[in-house]
Amino acid sequence: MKHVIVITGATGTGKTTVSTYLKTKYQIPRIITHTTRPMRPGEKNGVDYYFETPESFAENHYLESVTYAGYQYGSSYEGLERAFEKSDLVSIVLDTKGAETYVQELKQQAFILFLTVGQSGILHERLKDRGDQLEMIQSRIKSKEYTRDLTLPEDLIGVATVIQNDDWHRTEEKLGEIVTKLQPASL
Ligand SMILES: Nc1ncnc2c1ncn2[C@@H]1O[C@H](COP(=O)(O)OP(=O)(O)OP(=O)(O)O)[C@@H](O)[C@H]1O
Ligand SMILES: Nc1nc2c(ncn2[C@@H]2O[C@H](COP(=O)(O)O)[C@@H](O)[C@H]2O)c(=O)[nH]1
Repeated sequence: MKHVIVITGATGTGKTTVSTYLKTKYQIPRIITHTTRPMRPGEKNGVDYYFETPESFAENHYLESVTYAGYQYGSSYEGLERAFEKSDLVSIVLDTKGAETYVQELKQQAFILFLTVGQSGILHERLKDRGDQLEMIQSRIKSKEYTRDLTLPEDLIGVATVIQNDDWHRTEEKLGEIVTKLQPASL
C-alpha cells in the first residue's frame, strides 16, 4: 500500500527538517506544494515550493488549500501522483488543517506525524536562526494558525504519532522506527 507521511505541527517545530532528512537518509521524496508567500533566503522555486502569484495559484487543482498567516498554500493531486511515481512512500509538510483533510481524503494511506517542542518559546529563536525576517516572525506568531498548530487537533488524537523534536538525535531514532514500520521490505 502507498503511504504519505504527513508532517504537521507549529511553525519552527522542524517539519521541513524532518522531511529533508527522510529524503536524504531514506530516499523518501517530498511532495512539493504551492504558495504565494515570498521566498526565504536560500529557497528555490520547484524545490522548496512552487512559488506563485495569487493569479497563478488559482490556476492549479488542489486536493486541499489553506490560508496561513495571510498567504495561500495548496497541495495538488498532480504533485501527489508525481511523488507516488517515484516511490510508494512519500512525505508532505502541511499545517494541521491540511493534515485533517489528508486523513479524510486518503484515509489509511495518510500517516500523520505531529511535531511539537517542550517549550514553545524556543520556536521564535529557531525562526530567527533560520534567517526569517523579524517582521515575518512577529506576524506569524500573532496569527491564529500559529496558536492553533501548537496543539494536536481533536480529530487527530489517537491518529497522529507525536514526536517532541527537542533533541534531534532522539527524533532521528523515532523516524527510523516509523520508516521501518512503513517501509519494512527495503531496509
Ligand atoms: N531538534 C532540533 N533542534 C534544534 N533546532 C532544530 C531542530 N529541528 C529543527 N531545527 C531548526 O529549527 C529551524 C526551523 O525548522 P524547520 O524549518 O524545519 O521548521 P518548520 O516546522 O518546517 O517551520 P515552518 O512551518 O515555519 O516552515 C531550522 O533552522 C532547523 O534547522
Ligand atoms: N494545508 C497546507 N499547508 C501547507 C502547504 N504547504 C505548506 N504548508 C504549511 O504552511 C505553513 C507555513 O509554511 P512556511 O513554509 O511558510 O513556513 C506550515 O505549517 C506548512 O506546513 C499546503 O500545501 N497545504
